[in-house]
Amino acid sequence: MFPETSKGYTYEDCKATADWLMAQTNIRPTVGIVCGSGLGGLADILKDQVAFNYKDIPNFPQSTVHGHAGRLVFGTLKGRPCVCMQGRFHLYEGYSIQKITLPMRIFKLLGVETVMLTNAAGGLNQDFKVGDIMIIKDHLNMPGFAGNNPLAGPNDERFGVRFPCMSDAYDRELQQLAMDVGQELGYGDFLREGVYCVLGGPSFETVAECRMLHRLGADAVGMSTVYEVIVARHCGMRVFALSLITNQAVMDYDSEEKANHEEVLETGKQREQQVERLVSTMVTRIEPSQLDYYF
Ligand SMILES: O=P(O)(O)O[C@H]1O[C@H](CO)[C@@H](O)[C@H]1O
Ligand code: HPA
Repeated sequence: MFPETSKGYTYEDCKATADWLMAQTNIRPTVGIVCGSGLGGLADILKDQVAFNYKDIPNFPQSTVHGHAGRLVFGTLKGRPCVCMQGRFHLYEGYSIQKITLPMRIFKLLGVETVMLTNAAGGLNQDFKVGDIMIIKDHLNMPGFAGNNPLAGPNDERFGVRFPCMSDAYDRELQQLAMDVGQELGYGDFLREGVYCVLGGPSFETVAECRMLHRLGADAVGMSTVYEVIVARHCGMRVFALSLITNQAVMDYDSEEKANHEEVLETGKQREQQVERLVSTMVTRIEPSQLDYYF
């Protein structure tokens, strides 16, 4: 009933999954949230939850990474209907690039207008500290330079155009909203903005790689988000994304630091509440384009 094609998923496959979900809940989300490593607690801010394990959702991959629970949570935030991925998919888990981005198309078919993505990332900018929240203003898609793009393959115009623009990928109004909300919440000391660079992972970067990425204009490095952004923008959703700087990328051969996933999860735990408040306050200030939603 839900076949996987060699090129990924067809419009009909995505619609079948969205229809399946809509038959299980009458929450019609206008905001979609993605939790980064160690930030799964974000889903707990939703009220009136209806949650699905990924393994029960037709076509959905499974989360295999520690710190990514593997649940799709529907709920409301101060009355606003939302859907939240408690756990995302990464290329290094062995899934195709179409498969890891499938949830974005399902979000679209559920009626989502705004996607808010979070991730854990290593800080390359020497002014950044562990625990900083970086509002993403742009990205460097390193695997994309080698043709690894989620839109490669036949284009279905029902989702979007063959050659989508990416110079406006990160919504500027939402970046400003994040800055304003962050200031109001008293986060000014650890709120930054910058460029996120995606690599394939799962190995962390060498010293030479970190130095190179920094010189190329990256402020933070990670292994996710960019593919989701490309697919979300292709189908016309607004995008906001942030990185929690969970560790300093190692830029110096004399350093004793070693990047590791435990530190990533630990920093996530320490900053989770602030990330939650930032995202949830932003959500309550985003106006849906149609007001006739129900839940
Ligand atoms: O990007 P998220 O999913 O937050 O996870 C980040 O943390 C993991 C490494 O510790 C990698 O998966 C990296 O991409
Ligand atoms: N590098 C790549 N991905 C990451 C890092 C890092 O230092 N920290 C969290 N995710």
